[in-house]
Amino acid sequence: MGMTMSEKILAKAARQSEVKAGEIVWVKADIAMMHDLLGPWLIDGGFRRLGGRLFDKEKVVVVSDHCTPPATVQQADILKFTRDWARNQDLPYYYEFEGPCHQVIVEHGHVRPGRLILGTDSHTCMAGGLGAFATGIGSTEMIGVLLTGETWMKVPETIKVVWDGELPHGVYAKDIVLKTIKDIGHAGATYQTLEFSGSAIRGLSMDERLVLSNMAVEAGAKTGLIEPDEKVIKFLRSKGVTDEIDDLFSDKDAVYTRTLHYNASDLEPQVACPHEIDNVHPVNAVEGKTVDQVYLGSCTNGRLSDLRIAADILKGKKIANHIRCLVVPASQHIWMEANKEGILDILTEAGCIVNMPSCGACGGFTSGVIGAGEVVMSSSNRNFRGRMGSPDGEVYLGSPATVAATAIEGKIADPRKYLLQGVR
Ligand SMILES: CC(C)[C@H](C(=O)O)[C@@H](O)C(=O)O
Ligand code: SF4
Repeated sequence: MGMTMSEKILAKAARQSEVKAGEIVWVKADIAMMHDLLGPWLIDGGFRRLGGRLFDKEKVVVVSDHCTPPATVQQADILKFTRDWARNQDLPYYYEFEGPCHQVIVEHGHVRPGRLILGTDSHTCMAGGLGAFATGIGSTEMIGVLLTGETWMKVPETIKVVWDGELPHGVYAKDIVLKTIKDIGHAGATYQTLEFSGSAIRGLSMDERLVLSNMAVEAGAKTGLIEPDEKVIKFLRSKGVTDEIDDLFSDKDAVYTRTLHYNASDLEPQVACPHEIDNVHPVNAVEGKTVDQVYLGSCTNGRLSDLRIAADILKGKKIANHIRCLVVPASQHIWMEANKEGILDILTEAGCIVNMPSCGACGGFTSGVIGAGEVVMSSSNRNFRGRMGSPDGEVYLGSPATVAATAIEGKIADPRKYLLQGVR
């Protein structure tokens, strides 16, 4: 019987010729990734008690992103601990103030098709957009991975999500993933892999594919995979990756638990409403809802193409009087590219504030959290109570285009009316 992509990657990681969904295997990690919040400062005690020797420091990547720039003394202490730990361990790969870890490890070439990537963050699954089996693990489990390079894993079943056809004007990967999660439900894919395929998915840029894999965990999935193709190879070559790249695809007779089929040309802009990720409606159902803040950023939708779309919409316009519009590029590299293209000028002239790349207010960590009674429209990935600050605030989620259109009106708005024909 054939194997799915995730079975193939886990078979390789388990050094077996084949594995089947449901089987428990011991797997070897290609990359162990930690961030400041759930990394060294939490695990150091246990790690040292058990010997304190890394299995392979070339395979350990640490990124400080959640506490950057520190807004409290406690965050500064966590950051210092993390930085000192990386230095004491003589780690070749430690990044800080560069942006959210998921974007940083993609940009630095740590993510490659066929790799097994384990990280102490639920959105580690984002790396699946390049064809890596990538998943979040707990900090305690990470102690074992750091010491031995291994962990056990139950091979997940796979749900196939097929999007064929062409996305209409003003509709994006974010709309695809919100609609998919609405149908699957916030726990509908628990411990399963979501495998995205179809002509609409193949048509997406690298930036947009990462939106889908990033949000797989919002349906409860272990990871979100997309078959790597020539776009992935081109992207990796541009990042200086010269080694052979695994050719990975699910076999024709691979077994799926279910297959969902969609026609992308029927899709409209979608909005996830408070306080659940699967409380998703077409934008027209919530159009006109007054907001206090808009947030364009995060590892989900703070990439260059996202900032470009927002700049296309906001060029020569002003954001509404009563709101704040925070722009948080998903990495320092993106910040610099956006600057070169004049995107940051367009956005600041429209009245937006450009913050430094970090997790920022996405998870309610640093600058830009919301107060009681405040409403935010965000391009990030979670909207549960208290996600971006006060438990009495409200978080709506949409595409960067929906966020930019909302910034102009100060009310949730349909982006299609602001986009020139031809600008997707
Ligand atoms: C704080 C961290 C553990 C968390 C995660 O695991 O995803 C955060 O990045 C988030 O997006 O909620
Ligand atoms: S989802 Fe938000 S908080 Fe979590 S890693 Fe991404 S940017 Fe950071």
